Amino acid sequence: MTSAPPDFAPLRTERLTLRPLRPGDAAALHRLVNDWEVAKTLARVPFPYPRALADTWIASTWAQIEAGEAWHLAVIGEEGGAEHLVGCVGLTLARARGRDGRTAELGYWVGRRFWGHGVATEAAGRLCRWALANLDIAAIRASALKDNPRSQAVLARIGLRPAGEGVQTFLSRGGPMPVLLFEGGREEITGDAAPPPLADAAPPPLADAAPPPAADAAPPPAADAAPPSLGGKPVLLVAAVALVDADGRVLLARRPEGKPLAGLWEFPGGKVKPGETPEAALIRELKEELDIDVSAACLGPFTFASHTYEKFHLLMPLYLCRRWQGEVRGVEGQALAWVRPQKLGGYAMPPADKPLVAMLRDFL
Ligand SMILES: Nc1nc2c([nH]c(=O)n2[C@@H]2O[C@H](COP(=O)(O)OP(=O)(O)OP(=O)(O)O)[C@@H](O)[C@H]2O)c(=O)[nH]1
Repeated sequence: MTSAPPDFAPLRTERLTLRPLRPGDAAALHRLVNDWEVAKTLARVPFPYPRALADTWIASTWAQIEAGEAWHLAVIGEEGGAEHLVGCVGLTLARARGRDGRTAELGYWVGRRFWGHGVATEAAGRLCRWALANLDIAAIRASALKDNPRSQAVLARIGLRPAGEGVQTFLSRGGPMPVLLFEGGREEITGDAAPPPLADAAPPPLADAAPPPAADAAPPPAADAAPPSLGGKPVLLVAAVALVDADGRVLLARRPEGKPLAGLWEFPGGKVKPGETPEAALIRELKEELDIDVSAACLGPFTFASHTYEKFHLLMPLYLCRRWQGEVRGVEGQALAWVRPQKLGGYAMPPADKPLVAMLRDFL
């Protein structure tokens, strides 16, 4: 059994901290969960709840975090300058329960005296967003007793949608109980079905500002010309690159929590700012995101993505680059992966990238 606390950086929200449970939480955990009003809503909690079970449970959560199977965390609040346990929130990978699919199961409870303050929504929503950004999952599932409308409302507020009905064994109730099932993917939970362009991301000009007109230049656009749009949507110009190492592996970066489409893997790059060329944008982004220096001469145009998202049309030139200076590192804490071209399909990527992956596989 694990004896050191697991390596897990606490997740914070406006009012709460989510961190691994500690042995010192056992007494408070027991006090809060050994309450019929709480226990009766939980499938895997017996009632009465033996005090010793709190210690065993806390130790088991450490082992599960270390094994990458489940993340059951203490929800900690602050009152009068002192920290105290408010409840628990947890996610278990479906495969840890012997089921298929890239899903995780959400569970939570909140001590009775903290009810009615939105604690469950705040804590469970935070854990779900973290999980979608950091685990290899595409959806989160949960269930709530049919007679527990509060919990159903929490799940709906997080973004989970009704997904049918079922029956589950409740230890506390001593038998099977009818439950409502809920499910949500990245789009519902993080609310980024379509990442909106930034407010300042007016479609940028492709070339340097205002070059002198050549004799055969097309007439300049009228001052009131509408900004470029495709299919009635604003164009978002993004430059991206497939960095290829000496072993022929391609670098993917994981979109960090807080960004639209968090958790998906993508080619490094970013929006082309007004007045920038795509190459200049990439040189800037690669320095900012990966701390490497690249010269424009080493950026070979490869292909491009043209994809309509809900709110904009993405035009994304993809370059190939085999030479850079410096050691690649995720400056923004983003996960990185060097991936063999044949394995690229195993990574969840934005929809615009699908054709690019196929082309890279053929080419490399
Ligand atoms: N870098 C990159 N962006 C991609 C890829 N595929 C794809 O659809 N995109 C989309 O292109 C847009 C890039 O915007 P971004 O938010 O990463 O740009 P940025 O680095 O300038 O971000 P920032 O505005 O947070 O500084 C996003 O909407 C993203 O979803 C890809 O492979 N690489």
